[in-house]
Amino acid sequence: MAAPALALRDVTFHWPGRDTFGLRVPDFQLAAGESVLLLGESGSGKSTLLSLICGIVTPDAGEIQIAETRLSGLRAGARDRLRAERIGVIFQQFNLLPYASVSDNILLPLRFAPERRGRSEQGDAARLCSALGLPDDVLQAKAGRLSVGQQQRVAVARALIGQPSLIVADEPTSALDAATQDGFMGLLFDQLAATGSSLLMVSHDERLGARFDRVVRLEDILLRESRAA
Ligand SMILES: Nc1ncnc2c1ncn2[C@@H]1O[C@H](COP(=O)(O)OP(=O)(O)OP(=O)(O)O)[C@@H](O)[C@H]1O
Repeated sequence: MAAPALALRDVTFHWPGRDTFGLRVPDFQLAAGESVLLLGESGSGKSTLLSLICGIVTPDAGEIQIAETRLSGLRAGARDRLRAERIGVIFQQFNLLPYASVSDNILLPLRFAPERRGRSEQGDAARLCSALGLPDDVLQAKAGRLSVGQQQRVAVARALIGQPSLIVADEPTSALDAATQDGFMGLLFDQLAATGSSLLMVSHDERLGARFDRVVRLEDILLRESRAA
């Protein structure tokens, strides 16, 4: 059987110096090709969990596995390379380089990921932009000059380029109205169907749930710990 795209086992984490908030995830898995919407209130720890999954912060204990690779066995540099190779991240604020072109923004993760670069072909950035409904001449435009909705699509193209096995998205629709949100989700799922990538999206918006294979409430996978002094 294929390894899950993502697995967390007995993971615990506290922000250093902050004893009042901590997470414990006994067991959570995302199957290869599966899409999961993780719902949670503001401040419940969604972004913290994504930072753990992406290897940006390390757990106090427990194991996080991306496909067959365990993060705990890796040094910081190797974790960064694994993230670049295997995970396409769509940040809440998109995190585009505003003075760089759309093309450079989309191709950026490939610089740090030779395998992912090897899977992408000349013209993929243009194909993704077109599939995501961006104008034909967008590639040379400065990312900071685009509308919020367009920047969001560029952020999705950057996450999808080179077909990483796991896409992690942090409330990417929070700045959109309902109609634009629906169009955006349709485009994202069309692209996922084409690449076979798994998707873990966190949000507080239950209306997004219909498109996903599974909707999970954060409180159902996570035991929140409070170590108030
Ligand atoms: N870098 C950090 N250093 C210390 N504490 C942090 C840090 N980032 C988040 N926290 C704390 O962790 C807790 C959970 O925050 P987190 O951002 O993970 O929640 P969230 O569910 O993503 O919230 P939102 O929906 O508002 O984005 C909060 O109490 C927050 O103050």
